[in-house]
Amino acid sequence: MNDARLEPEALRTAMQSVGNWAISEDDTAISRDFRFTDFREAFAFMSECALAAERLDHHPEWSNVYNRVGVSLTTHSSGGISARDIEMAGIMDRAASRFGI
Ligand SMILES: C[C@H](O)[C@H](O)[C@H]1CNC2=NC(N)=NC(=O)C2=N1
Repeated sequence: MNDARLEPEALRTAMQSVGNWAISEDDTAISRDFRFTDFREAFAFMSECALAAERLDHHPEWSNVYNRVGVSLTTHSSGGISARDIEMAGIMDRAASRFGI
């Protein structure tokens, strides 16, 4: 997986493959807020994503309050958004979809 920062054109294209993620104002991260039914579902989602993050060696910056999980993804080595962030975003989208989100 290429950790290079995606150029604006490539980033725009890549963003079409993920749902509901926003690019930060400084173009260094993508973020999404997930809202589940309750804490049990939010934590099940986080557990699944944590294992996927380990496998991918790409870890979300995230926070959880009850049924909400806020996620930010960036690639530190490139100081921006890479294909690895897009891949992790897709994994998280698919995990959330199993909870009807
Ligand atoms: C050494 C190790 O591969 C790096 O520190 C990885 C670990 N997980 C990571 N996660 C994320 N989100 N961005 C990174 O740049 C990153 N780097």
